[in-house]
Amino acid sequence: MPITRIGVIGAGAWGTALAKHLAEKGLLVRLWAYEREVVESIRASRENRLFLPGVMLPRSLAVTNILGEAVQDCDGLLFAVPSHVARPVLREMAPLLSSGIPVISATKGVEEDSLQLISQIMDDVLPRHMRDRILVLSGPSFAAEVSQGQPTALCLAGRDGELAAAFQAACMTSALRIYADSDLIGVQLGGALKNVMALAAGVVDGLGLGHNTRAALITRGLAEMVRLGTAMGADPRTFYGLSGVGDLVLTCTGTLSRNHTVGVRLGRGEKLETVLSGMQAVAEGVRTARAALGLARRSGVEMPIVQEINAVLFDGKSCRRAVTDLMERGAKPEKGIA
Ligand SMILES: NC(=O)c1ccc[n+]([C@@H]2O[C@H](COP(=O)([O-])OP(=O)(O)OC[C@H]3O[C@@H](n4cnc5c(N)ncnc54)[C@H](O)[C@@H]3O)[C@@H](O)[C@H]2O)c1
Ligand SMILES: O=P(O)(O)OC[C@H](O)CO
Repeated sequence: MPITRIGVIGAGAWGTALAKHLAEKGLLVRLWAYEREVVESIRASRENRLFLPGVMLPRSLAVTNILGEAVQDCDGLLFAVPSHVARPVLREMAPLLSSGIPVISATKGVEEDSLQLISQIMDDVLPRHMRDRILVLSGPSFAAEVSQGQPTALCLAGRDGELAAAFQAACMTSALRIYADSDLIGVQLGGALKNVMALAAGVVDGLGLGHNTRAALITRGLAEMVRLGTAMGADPRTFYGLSGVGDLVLTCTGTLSRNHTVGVRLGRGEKLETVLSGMQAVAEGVRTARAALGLARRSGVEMPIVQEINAVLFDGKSCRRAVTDLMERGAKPEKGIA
């Protein structure tokens, strides 16, 4: 199946970086932006000044505000809008889609009210026969670095192995290596939960705690991710791959992470509302923290770090108290349930 035309839905930093990558590979790419200002900025200066400033976009990359134009005559769609607007955008897209068009989610999050992953929202909203045409792309990837052509590795999961292999080949270059997978749930959970752990790692850094503390946080954070994932039917091995450990390490240690940055500012004593009010970009971990706690309760799984970061974010708990409470929990075996 030749893949030559791609629609990219969402012109935030990630959608724009992916669109640039694919256009530079020679694919015909149409990028849909929600804001008129983004379309005007790209048309006038080949730059997405709002969400990916300083990155020149190829002339071949077309941009539009009209969803119908972006999805028309495409061999596949890359979906990269933040999770909290995924459902309304998918609802608007659904009647415009040609039968059987593959849709790849590059969004990392869990819907707060329904506790659904993006592929599950797609299952709900898109026509039934498209179930096997849904794929997810995840892994350690700061948009800014992908747009600079820094070597990056991702994973692409889908129920249909042949389809995943076709998109793997279509999107790979010497700068972007993609591994195929079939664990839709595990790949999405890794990408969503690591944002919550990145907030917590940022808090640790903002409090001025040391390398020991951050390493403990990352490792025990991974244990929580594996526990919830296993309870939800994911393959635990997925969490040791790019979409799990890979993205967890990147986001918990990389200063480019928006989630980590939010955590640092909380750890330094700023209020969540103040931090978020000054941000144009999304830090998915804030909403996902609540959703992760909901999933943990529903699955009967203990997630102490998730619980403490929720208390810091939404109940006014002090960051220091949260760390102390995590440290003073009862003695546990390392491979036990919590
Ligand atoms: N930025 C990255 O490095 C990166 C890398 C991998 C994955 N992701 C994931 O990609 C997804 C998108 O993040 P991003 O970084 O591209 O976004 P961003 O934070 O750069 O920009 C915000 C986006 O939200 C869109 N938006 C706001 N309100 C909207 C609405 N009502 N309807 C539709 N769109 C609306 C904006 O148009 C813009 O595309 C997130 O789930 C994120 O976790 C981001
Ligand atoms: O900047 P963040 O924290 O949203 O992280 C971006 C990507 O998800 C990293 O893989």
